[in-house]
Order: sequence, then C-alpha cells, then structure tokens
Amino acid sequence: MAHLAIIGPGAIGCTMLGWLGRSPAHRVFACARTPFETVTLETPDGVLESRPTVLTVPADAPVVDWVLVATKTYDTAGAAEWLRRLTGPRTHVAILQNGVEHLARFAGIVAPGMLLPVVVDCPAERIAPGRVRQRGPGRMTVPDSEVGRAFVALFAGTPLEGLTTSDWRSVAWRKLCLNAAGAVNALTLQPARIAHDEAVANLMRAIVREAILVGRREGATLDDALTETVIASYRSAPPDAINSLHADRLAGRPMEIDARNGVIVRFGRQQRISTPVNETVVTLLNAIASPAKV
Ligand SMILES: NC(=O)C1=CN([C@@H]2O[C@H](COP(=O)(O)OP(=O)(O)OC[C@H]3O[C@@H](n4cnc5c(N)ncnc54)[C@H](OP(=O)(O)O)[C@@H]3O)[C@@H](O)[C@H]2O)C=CC1
Ligand SMILES: CC(C)(CO)C(=O)C(=O)O
Repeated sequence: MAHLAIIGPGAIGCTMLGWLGRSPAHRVFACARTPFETVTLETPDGVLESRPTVLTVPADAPVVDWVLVATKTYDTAGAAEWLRRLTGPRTHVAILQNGVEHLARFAGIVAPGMLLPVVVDCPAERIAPGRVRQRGPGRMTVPDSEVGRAFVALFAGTPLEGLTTSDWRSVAWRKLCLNAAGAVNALTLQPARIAHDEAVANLMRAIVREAILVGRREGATLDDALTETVIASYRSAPPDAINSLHADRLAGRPMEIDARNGVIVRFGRQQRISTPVNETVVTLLNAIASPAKV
C-alpha cells in the first residue's frame, strides 16, 4: 500500500483526495491549514465523499511514499514545513501547480532528484473547506521517467488521466499561455464568458503572443495557433467558470501574479523581449492586491 500526503487540500488538492482516497491501494493523508473532516467532491458525474486522515500540524506528519503539493505558488514556505516531516530518502514529491518554475521553486527545500513537476489540466473550484466542484476532466502531465510513470500509475482506476511527455517544458509553457490570459478574468471580475467579447479576446491574444515569444526563447515549442486555442478554450468553458487567479481575488487571498504573468515579464527582460501587455497586467494586479497607502 502506498502512503500519499496531499499538501494543500483546496480545489486541486481535494480533487486528488476525492479520487485517490477511494483506492484501496493507497492510504491518503490531507495536510491542511484549515481543518475539515469530509472531502466532498462534486464531479461532472456525481458527488464523491471520503474521510481522509486530516493533519493540521506538520509535527504529526509521517514519512510517506509520495507527497503531492497542491498549495498555491505563494504558499511554498508553508508547504516546506510539511515537506520537512513528510519526506525520507525514498519519498517522491510531485508539484501540482501552475507556472513553469516548479523545480526552481522547490530547489533548496527538497533534493532535486525527489521532485516531479506536474502540469495540471483540471478546472476545479473551492466552495468551502473540504468541498470542491470539479468542473471538467482532469489530466496531469509529467516528464517521461521512471518516477513519472510511477506517478501516472497512482491514478489507475480513476478517471483522472496521467500522461508522460518527453517535452514537459513545452506542455508547461502551453498551460502558462492559457493561464496568463486568465488574468483578464481576475482584472475584470468576469468569468470565462467574457472571452466571447471580441475586444477582450484581443487583449487575451496579446498576452498570449508575448508568452509565446518568451516561451520559445526558453526552448518551448509553441505554435502561433496556440493563441486561438487559448481563446477557444475560454469560450468553450462553462460561461460561469472561475479560474484560480480570479477565485483568489474574489476571496481576498494573494494571487499567483508572479507565477502566471510576472514570469513572462521576468524571462522576457532576461531575453530582451519586451512584454508590455503582461507588464501592464502585472502592474494592475499588484495594485489591486496592495493598493498604495497615502
Ligand atoms: N483550481 C484550478 O482549476 C487549477 C489550479 N491549478 C494550480 O494548482 C495550484 C493549487 O490551486 P488551487 O487548488 O486552485 O488552490 P486553492 O487556493 O483552492 O487551494 C490551496 C490550498 O492550499 C492550502 N494551504 C495553503 N497553505 C497551506 C499550508 N501551509 N499547509 C497546508 N495547506 C495549505 C489552502 O488552505 P486554506 O484552506 O487555509 O486556504 C488551500 O486549501 C495552483 O498553483 C493553481 O494555479 C492548476 C490547474 C487548475
Ligand atoms: C485553466 C484553469 C482554469 C483550469 O485548468 C486553471 O489552470 C486555473 O484555474 O488555474
């Protein structure tokens, strides 16, 4: 039996808990900041309920075979406290976050050989502690390696799809292009439906075009057609779907501004590629997050 710990039982963490917690092959621990007892996962095909072992104090955590980190990128310091207790020499640590800097973010926290970066495609919304709505199918993409294949095997018997790829960098940049455009939803406080407004779609296109230029210079293979793929993805989402950056703004939490748009500006500066649209987005979101005090 594999022992699994999921740090950050929010939208993605509870989706993992809901599905992995059903398998008799796993013993699953939820490492939570806010306590809850039951995971209620509303999936497109019905509601799953489970009662994982919920830990709220890192000192109580056992060493496990797998840790799945599903906190926001800005909560890495909190995740690190758990990782110190959960990891032993044979533990693997999968990072289920957005952005393209999974490995850099956890360098110095766990040994690089233990880390597995994961691109998560799974629209999910947090409703309350332990209660999440999974709004569509879930897919996790990892590098093709022995550890990557072992990660994929954890999801056997669940509808969550695990995929390996020999070009993880490109998959991560494609997802970043999608997420970067989602800043417009957080700025306007409008869900996915706003992408049907052609002027707004043009702004999203401009954000994605900059990300494509920067991502290519970082070594990712990104087609020009990705711009339209991103717009089509927002337009085909449920009109009221709320992305996780928008959800953070609505809840008054910090936002993953730097991991999703700031990264395009930072890498762009290093490569001498100008990214004025992402820079504007970052300036506005930062001003919303920390209004100037005079
Ligand atoms: N939601 C989505 O559809 C998708 C999200 N992603 C990415 O996945 C990652 C997770 O996002 P998402 O699930 O939406 O985030 P959520 O905000 O829904 O969940 C994050 C969870 O982490 C918990 N947490 C924060 N600090 C700690 C800590 N120190 N110890 C334990 N738990 C902690 C939070 O606790 P508390 O309840 O106290 O706030 C919360 O439950 C992000 O990088 C996001 O961009 C990727 C694909 C889709
Ligand atoms: C693209 C989307 C909306 C769901 O996969 C996402 O990644 C997020 O909400 O952060």
